[in-house]
Amino acid sequence: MVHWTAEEKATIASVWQKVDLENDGHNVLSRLFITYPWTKRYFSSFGNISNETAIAGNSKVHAHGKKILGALDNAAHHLDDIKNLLHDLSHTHASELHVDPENFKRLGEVFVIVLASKLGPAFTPSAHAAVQKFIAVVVDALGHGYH
Ligand code: HEM
Repeated sequence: MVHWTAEEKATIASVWQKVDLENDGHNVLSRLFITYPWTKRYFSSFGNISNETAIAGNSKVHAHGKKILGALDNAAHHLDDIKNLLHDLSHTHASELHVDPENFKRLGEVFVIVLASKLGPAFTPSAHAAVQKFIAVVVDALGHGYH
């Protein structure tokens, strides 16, 4: 089981207060699509996501970005229970959506970059370290349904 220090918990809580599920979620999913274009293939039901302008104006990208951050929000509020919390979601991504789990790491990386560009100097090395650990735990939990 993952151990969280009191400092890490406090750091994640304070960073998380600054997260905007809708805007940041949209930024994360847009950047995922633009930086790693092959990730778009899973979202054929979203209509036009062929370029940056189309992605920016696509309401399904907005709604889904918020949904993803909603799951991260839940995880951030239950740090000691992330594996259980993401159990079903992991199975959905593995067995129904057939998402290559490497893409979870990419989404995590993009999330860290969105936070860093939003928070600037407030995204201190210790904030970065705590968020990176959080993402690693989430990625690991989402990978459980694959084996
Ligand atoms: C931190 C990583 C991720 C989280 C927390 C997450 C979360 C979610 C959530 C909450 C849903 C909705 C499930 C439902 O309605 O039951 C979902 C659906 C989905 N996810 Fe993920 N996801 C992540 C990464 C990814 C990645 C990297 C991909 C593909 C590159 C992906 C592809 C999909 C697809 C295709 C759906 C269904 C979309 C639809 O048609 O509505 N997910 N995800």
